[in-house]
Amino acid sequence: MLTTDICVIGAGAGGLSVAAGAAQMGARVVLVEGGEMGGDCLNAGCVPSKALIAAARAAEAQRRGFPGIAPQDPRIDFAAVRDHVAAVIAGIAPMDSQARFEGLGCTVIRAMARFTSPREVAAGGYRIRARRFVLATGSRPVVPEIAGIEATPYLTNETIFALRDRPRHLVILGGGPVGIELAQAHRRLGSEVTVIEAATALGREDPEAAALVLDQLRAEGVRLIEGQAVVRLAGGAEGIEATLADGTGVGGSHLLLATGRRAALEGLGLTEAGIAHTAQGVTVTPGLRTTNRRVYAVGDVTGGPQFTHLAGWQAGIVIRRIVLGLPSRAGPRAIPRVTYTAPELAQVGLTEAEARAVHGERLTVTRAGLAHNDRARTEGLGTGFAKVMVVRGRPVGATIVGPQAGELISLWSLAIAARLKLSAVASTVLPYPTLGEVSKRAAGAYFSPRLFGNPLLRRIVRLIQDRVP
Ligand SMILES: Cc1cc2nc3c(=O)[nH]c(=O)nc-3n(C[C@H](O)[C@H](O)[C@H](O)COP(=O)(O)OP(=O)(O)OC[C@H]3O[C@@H](n4cnc5c(N)ncnc54)[C@H](O)[C@@H]3O)c2cc1C
Ligand SMILES: NC(=O)c1ccc[n+]([C@@H]2O[C@H](COP(=O)([O-])OP(=O)(O)OC[C@H]3O[C@@H](n4cnc5c(N)ncnc54)[C@H](O)[C@@H]3O)[C@@H](O)[C@H]2O)c1
Repeated sequence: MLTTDICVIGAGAGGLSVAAGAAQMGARVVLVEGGEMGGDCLNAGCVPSKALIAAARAAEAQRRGFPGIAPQDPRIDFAAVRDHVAAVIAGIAPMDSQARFEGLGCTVIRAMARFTSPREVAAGGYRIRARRFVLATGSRPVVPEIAGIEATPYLTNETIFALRDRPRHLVILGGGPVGIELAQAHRRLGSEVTVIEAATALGREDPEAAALVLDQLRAEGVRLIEGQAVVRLAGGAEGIEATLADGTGVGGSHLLLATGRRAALEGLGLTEAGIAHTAQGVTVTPGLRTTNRRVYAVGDVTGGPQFTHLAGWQAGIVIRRIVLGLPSRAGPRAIPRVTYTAPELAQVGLTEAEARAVHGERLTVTRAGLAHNDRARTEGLGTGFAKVMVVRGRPVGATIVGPQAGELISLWSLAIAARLKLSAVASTVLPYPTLGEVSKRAAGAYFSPRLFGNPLLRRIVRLIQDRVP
């Protein structure tokens, strides 16, 4: 029997942040992890996907060349790319390791946890009683119910990064961020790629920005089928065959399921613990408390948007509440999201359509294109734009599509979270020449109609000028 202040279940992005913060502030922490330390983001999500995308970008740069630099077909050693992915994970792993967390003072148990009562958890032969529990068990890939799927070999994000042989033809079900990022990466690394999306690819994103990304994927040779459900799957060692609703067959060598992710709730004994939940996730209050007042939840298991930075931010809320005893609520904040394609697509706050639905006539959309950005020109980059949704002089959302959009969105995350006025961005001095100037230009475009061609201002300027000796 272990008794402790806090028992954290799941050592991924959310759980590790809670455990590290709580232990370093002096709380006694038991951390229970049933799989790999670091969870999905480190082992099967953000880190391997971005490492693969970096290799794909290097291959594409060779393929394209540069004015004066001859393009060439990249010679791709897929197994070595896979080694790079593994090396990046190994490089980050010590930060998330059992040894580091034991060094911080946590008791780490490597086993699956299960509530046996509202105040007790069993894991690996231990019984753990804690003042507070934090559920951070993340999410698992959804396996859609399609006829024949049980007899068809398939990959998910949990297995695809282990492939050492390049898939000859990767068929991807699902055109969300997982499907689209991995489609472009594999295409650039030399695979044939077909994406089958039942609805609209990147359907949560601003359609104009998503179109730029999807056009680029098509231009690079990704076959994109939208608005078509797969009704039957078949396959064996030689490959797979998907049959679409209209009867068309799509064949490939490998199948990747990227059809969404669902909260990992199985085997947790939630009912025994009095923790209400739906298939989407654990039910939580704005302060992230479950229906069992001893138990909090953070990250993907709460059924909200699935991002590492959101899990980390929620961890901060829970630490304030259960370690420091301070009130804190996970109220509406500007949570950014980025799809790491080329071009990147970044969003924070409301999209244009969302802002119009909420604010109607009060909304002004201001924008600037990368075509007029000098740094984009010197780099040979050009497509993309920033658009900012403005209500009463303050930004309520920003969409950026283009190179490094994921870096550029930070300014708008700050502006929206701190409720800055748009004039604060327009009057900030930014270094020249940088891609970031696109944000300032978009902010400036909001004011230029008020300054340039304004008849009242023109009359005032005339009066001033006529008085100047
Ligand atoms: C391919 C891919 C790419 C992604 N890229 C990005 C990105 O670029 N940026 C971004 O912000 N997000 C990205 N995400 C999402 C991100 O990975 C998740 O939002 C994040 O990992 C959620 O953290 P978490 O702590 O909730 O869960 P996880 O990190 O999944 O951690 C949960 C942990 O709990 C453990 N666990 C589960 N059940 C039990 C149990 N009963 N007992 C003990 N332990 C248990 C699991 O083994 C796991 O280690 C990506 C996801 C995928 C799949
Ligand atoms: N860059 C990032 O931040 C990043 C990258 C990858 C994943 N993630 C996170 O991981 C989560 C999961 O990503 P995802 O792309 O797997 O899920 P998703 O829910 O975002 O997208 C899944 C897509 O699959 C489609 N779909 C569902 N069933 C289908 C079927 N049977 N056939 C064809 N299409 C089908 C849906 O219409 C949807 O467009 C996301 O919510 C995201 O937050 C984030």
